[in-house]
Amino acid sequence: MKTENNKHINRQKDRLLLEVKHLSIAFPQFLKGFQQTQIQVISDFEMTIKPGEVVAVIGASGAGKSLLADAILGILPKTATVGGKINYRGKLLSSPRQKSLRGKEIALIPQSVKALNPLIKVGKQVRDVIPAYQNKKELQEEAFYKLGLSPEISGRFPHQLSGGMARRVLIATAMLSKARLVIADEPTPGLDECLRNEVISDLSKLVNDGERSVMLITHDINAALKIADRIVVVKNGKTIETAPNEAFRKDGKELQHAYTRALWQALPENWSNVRQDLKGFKSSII
Ligand SMILES: Nc1ncnc2c1ncn2[C@@H]1O[C@H](COP(=O)(O)OP(=O)(O)OP(=O)(O)O)[C@@H](O)[C@H]1O
Ligand code: NI
Repeated sequence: MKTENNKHINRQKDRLLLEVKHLSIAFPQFLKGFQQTQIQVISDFEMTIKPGEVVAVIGASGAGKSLLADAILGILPKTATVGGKINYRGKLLSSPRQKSLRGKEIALIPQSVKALNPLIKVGKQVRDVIPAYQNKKELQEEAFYKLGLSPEISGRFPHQLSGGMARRVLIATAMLSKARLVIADEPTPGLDECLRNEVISDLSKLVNDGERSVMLITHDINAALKIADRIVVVKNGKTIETAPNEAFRKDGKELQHAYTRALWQALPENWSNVRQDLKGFKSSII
């Protein structure tokens, strides 16, 4: 009986929550006069997320990370031409489905904390995502406690919070929502290292029950490696490589793509590894 149950759980884990296949996005670009051309900002982008997984999407500014999030949520500008397909829980994520799942099963933690309503106290904003039949007050207080927000913060307005606190209020909202997929777009801008680590560890709390998956969009490889199971590396709108967390170690030899290795080796803490490696390389050719 037990093995049957385990098999069932394994099957659940193997199923994909999200599957992005050959995604392409282009925008019209106006040339001289009435001439117009398409500029391809994403092409042949691939990624998957399993239930309970944290997958980070890393890439330089302009690589197409936020557009990917917008494509999943169905909030791309009307001018965009989109190709490929996105499946969610095994079925095509069509635009009516995106509309009905957005903010419910699929939630975005936006880059800007301005997403909080400036006129409503934050505790109420968090309680508002909890269904009426549940004990809203208790759940909100519990989430604040888990995220290290002291109880009196719930009575404050957004402008009375620091950036880090406001970010945690947004995370509390995602934690209490019914979302199975939470997309966090650059959740740590402008935070010092200590706060950055806290916010990242808060994000990992979202998946603790194993039912929710997180897609973490960031420039910051170190932040990504703290919590992600897999890392999708994007360059110029293309998936360059999808690597397991464990591949990012020492000199990065296990990484497939030179671009990913260069990103990894560029981190100051890896300079000594790289130098070690170069020494070995030199001695092997001398
Ligand atoms: N509405 C639009 N019309 C035309 N081009 C766009 C539009 N939105 C985004 N782009 C272009 O698409 C590319 C990818 O943008 P995107 O915002 O996804 O990058 P990003 O990886 O999220 O960057 P950042 O890390 O700076 O947030 C950029 O070159 C951008 O100029
Ligand atoms: Ni972005």
